[in-house]
Amino acid sequence: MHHFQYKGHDLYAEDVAIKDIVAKIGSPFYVYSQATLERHFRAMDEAFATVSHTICYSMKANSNLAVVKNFVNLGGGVDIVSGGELYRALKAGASPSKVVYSGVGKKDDEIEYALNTGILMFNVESEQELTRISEIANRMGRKAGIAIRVNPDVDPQTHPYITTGLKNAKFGITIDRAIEEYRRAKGLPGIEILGIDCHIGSQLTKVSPFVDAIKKLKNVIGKLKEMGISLTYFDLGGGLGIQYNDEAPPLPADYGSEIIKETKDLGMHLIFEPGRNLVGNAGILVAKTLYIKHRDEKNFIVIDAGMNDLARPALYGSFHGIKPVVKNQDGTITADIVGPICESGDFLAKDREVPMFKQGDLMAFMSAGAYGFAMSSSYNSRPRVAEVMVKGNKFEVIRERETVEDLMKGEKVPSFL
Ligand SMILES: Cc1ncc(COP(=O)(O)O)c(C=O)c1O
Ligand SMILES: N[C@@H](CCCC[NH3+])C(=O)O
Repeated sequence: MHHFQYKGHDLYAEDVAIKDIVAKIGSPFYVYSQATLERHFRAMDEAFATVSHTICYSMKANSNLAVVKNFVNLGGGVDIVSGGELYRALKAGASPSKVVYSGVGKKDDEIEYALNTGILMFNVESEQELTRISEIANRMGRKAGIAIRVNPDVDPQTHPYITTGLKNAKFGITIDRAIEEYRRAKGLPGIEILGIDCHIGSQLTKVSPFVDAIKKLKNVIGKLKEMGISLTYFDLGGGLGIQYNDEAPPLPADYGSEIIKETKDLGMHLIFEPGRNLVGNAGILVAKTLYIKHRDEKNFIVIDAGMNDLARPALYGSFHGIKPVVKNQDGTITADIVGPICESGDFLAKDREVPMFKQGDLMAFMSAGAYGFAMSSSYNSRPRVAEVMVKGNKFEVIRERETVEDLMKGEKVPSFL
């Protein structure tokens, strides 16, 4: 059951017509379906129902409090990458005992904050970070639970910018160094070894790279056992892809059964850090047609949302389906869908055949719930757009549209000017 669908000519999110949201708050905005968020979380959770596990939502994909809270209510933990995300996670009611902290550049104050909060574990990404966490925890009289993020040198077969588990990527500790670092961790004050972690990339459309990574990590786990280091948690990161266009990623249930098959002999508690899979297809971006420009060889549809609102097409050349909010167009047009930003890279679609949008027509960019609002900026002094959540026939603004005053907060002209 799809929660963004047409009823007659009108596009709906659950039982709310998108045009009714526009009538109330204008455009552009992101809108998320609560039912879809819940269904996606449950699908992932149920895929691992037969084994001990925690789904730690990777909140970088969409850190809106309401979205995080929704997963927390369903029993989810959270994968964070900054002190800011930890703050938001706690505000959303996340239990610190279900928080894992990844990221290559954890700062001292962030480490202290996480230790004070009592998070489950740090996914340690470098030799120096391990030392730093030990020093800080020791000074604070705390124990830091850690997993080493092992970079298994596996090709996830996805976009190069979102490939993280190849040995030339900045992420994690290379697999040939991992054993040595565990040995060192064992002797460090303030450190409690809890697990092992990897995250090989994002938008994976096959299970085989995950299985390859598991096999490599199992080898490390076996060697650690021989050294008397036994681990409780196996964190496999996130990365399971979604359908944007014609991809056919595995269903969570199939991903789950393959992973359970590979890991069940370990008897470890599994942790997953899905981001995109939970939120990507639960959100759309709604925008309005401002102008249509016809050239000899090219058409442009200028809309009121730009690369600052949805950066993925400009950054990765990624595809988002486009649908009219009200189907009343005759025929189609092939055009670039562009925003108001002063950059040629400001496009949301290139040479795309779309309905013959007219001035004032509304359009929806599908599959925009992950890395959409979260990566938006205020470039060109464009306040960030509103976010809305729908549940059944109700909708609420879950983040107000920014104002220019919001953007200028803390900015000032110095006394010498
Ligand atoms: C460490 C870590 N965990 C989880 C994720 C979530 O990835 P995805 O949104 O592909 O599930 C990412 C981003 O790729 C990540 O870097
Ligand atoms: N921002 C990327 C995903 C990055 C994954 C973060 N580790 C995207 O929009 O596809």
